[in-house]
Amino acid sequence: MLKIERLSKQYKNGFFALRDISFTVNEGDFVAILGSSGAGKSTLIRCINRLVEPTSGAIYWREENVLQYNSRELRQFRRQAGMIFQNFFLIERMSVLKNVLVGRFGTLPLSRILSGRFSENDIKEAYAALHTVGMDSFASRRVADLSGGQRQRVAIARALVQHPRFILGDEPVASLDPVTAKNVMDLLHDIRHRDSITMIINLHSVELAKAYATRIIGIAGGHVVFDGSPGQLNDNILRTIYVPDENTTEDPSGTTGSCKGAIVYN
Ligand SMILES: Nc1ncnc2c1ncn2[C@@H]1O[C@H](COP(=O)(O)OP(=O)(O)OP(=O)(O)O)[C@@H](O)[C@H]1O
Repeated sequence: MLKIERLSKQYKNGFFALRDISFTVNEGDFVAILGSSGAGKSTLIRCINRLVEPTSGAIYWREENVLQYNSRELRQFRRQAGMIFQNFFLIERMSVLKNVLVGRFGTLPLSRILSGRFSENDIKEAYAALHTVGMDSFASRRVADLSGGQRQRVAIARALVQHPRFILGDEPVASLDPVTAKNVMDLLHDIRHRDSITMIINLHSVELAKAYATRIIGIAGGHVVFDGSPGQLNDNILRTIYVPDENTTEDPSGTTGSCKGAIVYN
């Protein structure tokens, strides 16, 4: 459904964060992207929906090159690509329900959302998404009053309300405690099964990737160094993915990314 072909990203300072990345995502896959801090995972996820503009290569979605889309076509494509982030990107002072409605009106100005003019159907859809993530009873609460796990559920509902074909996750469980992280991963797993939504998710935890992914893509230094099933992920491959460099401090167990990521996000 999504074919990434020789994708590269060079940032303005000349640094190549991605080099010649190629892989295909099949409908229904749960793809976990693993790699050390700085490997290029976020850049890759954000290149897929062009939040970061790739430098070269192609991204094919249903035979069309996403990189050639005009702004209207790109907006339509983005509606099919729900996005969830480590830091949720919710509007703190607004209610849970309104935050979910932001997903419904992804392309409308914020003033329209703040004015609260929503159709009955939009509100019904938002409640249905909140029900899916187990947050319907929180609809009128302010996001500022929620825990991290609850916020990520709301963010997932905001993605679901746009009826995406796939969800891009940029380390969506990295700031959650292990139990909450597992609950959110369970939720993504259930949504994938129930609604046939393909998942492409950056993860720092090898254990979570092995437990939930149907496919793992390992990135090191902006290159794909592994593309296979969780069962194929042995210690040698993990050493290739989590290749130490002078800027990172490796976890000797090889089960998480480096310490640099935690520092960056704290
Ligand atoms: N705007 C930018 N300009 C220059 N370099 C950048 C920019 N954004 C990211 N980079 C660099 O590109 C590389 C890849 O960054 P990216 O955030 O994609 O890595 P990551 O694998 O997601 O890391 P982490 O796990 O720490 O989030 C890093 O070396 C980073 O410093």
